[in-house]
Amino acid sequence: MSRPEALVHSGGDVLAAAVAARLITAITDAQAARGSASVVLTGGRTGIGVLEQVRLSPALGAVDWSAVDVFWGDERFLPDGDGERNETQARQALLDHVDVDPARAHPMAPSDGEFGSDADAAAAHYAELLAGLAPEGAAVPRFDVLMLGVGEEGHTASLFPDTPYVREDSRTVVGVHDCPKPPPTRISLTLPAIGAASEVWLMTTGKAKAEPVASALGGAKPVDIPAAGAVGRDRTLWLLDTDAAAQLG
Ligand SMILES: O=C1O[C@H](COP(=O)(O)O)[C@@H](O)[C@H](O)[C@H]1O
Repeated sequence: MSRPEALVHSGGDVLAAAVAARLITAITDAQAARGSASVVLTGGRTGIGVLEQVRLSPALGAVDWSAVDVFWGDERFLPDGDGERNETQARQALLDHVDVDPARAHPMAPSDGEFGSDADAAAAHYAELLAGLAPEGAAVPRFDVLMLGVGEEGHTASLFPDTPYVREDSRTVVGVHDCPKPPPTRISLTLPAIGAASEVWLMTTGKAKAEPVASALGGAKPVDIPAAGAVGRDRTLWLLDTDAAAQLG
């Protein structure tokens, strides 16, 4: 388990471009070492902004996109193609513009897919998929980079404060119900699954995030500020703009 580090950028645009450069480097490093890379995407304004910056980067072509395994940390449980789905936004921002192998992109199920409106069944299926791609003895694949956003109340992925989902300690993926932020039904990796990643990057901007950021980095309990419980095995980076970092000591 790594100790969280905060890196502060001057504004949201600089942050998105800097994280995009960091992501391209992390993927190319993993591909140089092992021939492939494994990345977990997030939704939210900052996360999607980073993917747009990857698409616009002059270094886009440094990545062999056909050798990247793509997963999602959470999903808004909505019909396929809905503009509010994290998958739809990630495809529009980046994935539709590069030659990702469709067999290596692993979106969480939509609410009109094979599990219909049963988010718990869709979550159980995603957990099986992850287990099937995991190294022996592990429950999830070896994620090189797992990116997350942070909500105003401290949620990360779709794990909200004081819920059974943030307390989950055995399942790797859960159906999430009655979320305070719309839509009310979601699918999310749990903290144990997030903690299996090599690097966890929490990315956020704006004054509204200053309080949860300071609480998380100040040692809040994950049950109160779920983002505080998102810790990578080798590295945990909090990638912030000056507004989001404003209450750090
Ligand atoms: O709903 C969600 O929100 C969070 C944070 O989003 P932001 O727009 O405040 O950056 C995001 O991390 C999560 O993936 C998404 O489902």
